[in-house]
Amino acid sequence: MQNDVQETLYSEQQIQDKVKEMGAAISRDFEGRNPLVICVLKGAFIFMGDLVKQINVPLEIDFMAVSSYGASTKSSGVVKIIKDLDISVEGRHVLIVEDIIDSGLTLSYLIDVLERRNAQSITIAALFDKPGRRTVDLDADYKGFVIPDAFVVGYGLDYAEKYRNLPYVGILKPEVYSH
Ligand SMILES: O=P(O)(O)OC[C@H]1O[C@H](OP(=O)(O)OP(=O)(O)O)[C@H](O)[C@@H]1O
Ligand code: HPA
Ligand SMILES: [Mg+2]
Repeated sequence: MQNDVQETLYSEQQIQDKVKEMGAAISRDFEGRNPLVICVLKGAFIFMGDLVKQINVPLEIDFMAVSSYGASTKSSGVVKIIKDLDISVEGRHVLIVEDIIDSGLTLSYLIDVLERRNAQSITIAALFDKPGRRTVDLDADYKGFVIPDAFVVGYGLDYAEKYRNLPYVGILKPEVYSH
């Protein structure tokens, strides 16, 4: 698996340091608001686990699974809900936890769904932001790293469902993407 990686972009330590910073900022801002923290599966599963440990205010968590990339490095443009939330967002302060904002289609779709369900507020925490690929105008409230226009894997992020378990984030060798 490691042999498929061409370059490490962010080490495990760099990611952990950033997640700590983000958790501290979120803790300050969400004091007394009992947020409903939503993990966008599958990509955000590791970030979510690490991030909530760094948030020191009472909160609730829930999971939603959406997918639009399949086995490709480009969005299909169609966001599908694979698993919906168990807890109602009505009247809640919602914090959406995403691994990456790329085209922005996934988040714009989710925000629209949660607004229609009458969330009181919607805030976004994204570990990676790839602004060069945006097709809809959208930004995160809490952002980890701004990254160049390359398809990245690791720390939850996959290529064709693989590499999610890498503890760091990197770019694969070109021949791996073209398989
Ligand atoms: O801004 P966008 O262009 O919409 O891309 C970002 C989304 O794409 C990935 O999910 P994917 O559809 O690959 O599902 P996964 O999380 O199960 O890998 C990623 O985890 C984000 O949710
Ligand atoms: N890597 C993995 N999954 C993704 C990416 C990426 O760069 N962009 C959107 N989904
Ligand atoms: Mg994916």
